[in-house]
Amino acid sequence: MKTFKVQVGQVTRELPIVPVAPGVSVALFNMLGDTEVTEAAGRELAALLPAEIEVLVTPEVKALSLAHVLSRESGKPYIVIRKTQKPYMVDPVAREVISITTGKPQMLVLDGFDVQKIRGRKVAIVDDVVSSGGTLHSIRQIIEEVGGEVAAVVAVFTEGQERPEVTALGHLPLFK
Ligand SMILES: O=P(O)(O)OC[C@H]1O[C@H](OP(=O)(O)OP(=O)(O)O)[C@H](O)[C@@H]1O
Ligand SMILES: Nc1ncnc2[nH]cnc12
Repeated sequence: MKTFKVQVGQVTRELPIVPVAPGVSVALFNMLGDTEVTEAAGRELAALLPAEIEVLVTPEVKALSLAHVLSRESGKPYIVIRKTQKPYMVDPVAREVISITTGKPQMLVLDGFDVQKIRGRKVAIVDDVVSSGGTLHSIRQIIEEVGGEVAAVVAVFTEGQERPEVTALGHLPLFK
């Protein structure tokens, strides 16, 4: 299998290049279960987080452990946007999204219980990869709908096009 080498802090990984759509492959960055990469990425991104940030918002699932480390390192709380609506949620706020790696609609759902933790606050969106920007766009809409201000976007990698609005540790190409 072809791979693409990346560096996160002092840690290197050979990412497998896998197809995600007809004619499109990505270097798959999956931090789940990779403690070393998650810790390195969280520490590096915490050092780049603007001091004004009050709360972190992240989508489940691959970015979840990254948000945990970033929260621990920065001392800022984090909120998880879920991909399914649960019966225990109160007045959830939802948006549909299509990410490059999923290719079909998914839901992004903020539990109404978390709204007051975002309203009036300066928010950093945390993700592992920003690629098509679909996930980022929908999370931004949810945050703004509930009265939060997106003051930063941090990710381990951007992918495909350049994204000056995203503070990232590196960039991944798309493969044909
Ligand atoms: O910029 P985009 O094209 O929207 O892609 C970025 C999103 O895609 C991945 O999530 P994925 O849909 O693979 O979900 P998962 O983390 O639940 O596996 C990744 O974790 C980002 O959230
Ligand atoms: N290269 C990638 N690895 C993991 N998740 C992604 N989401 C979008 N691009 C991705």
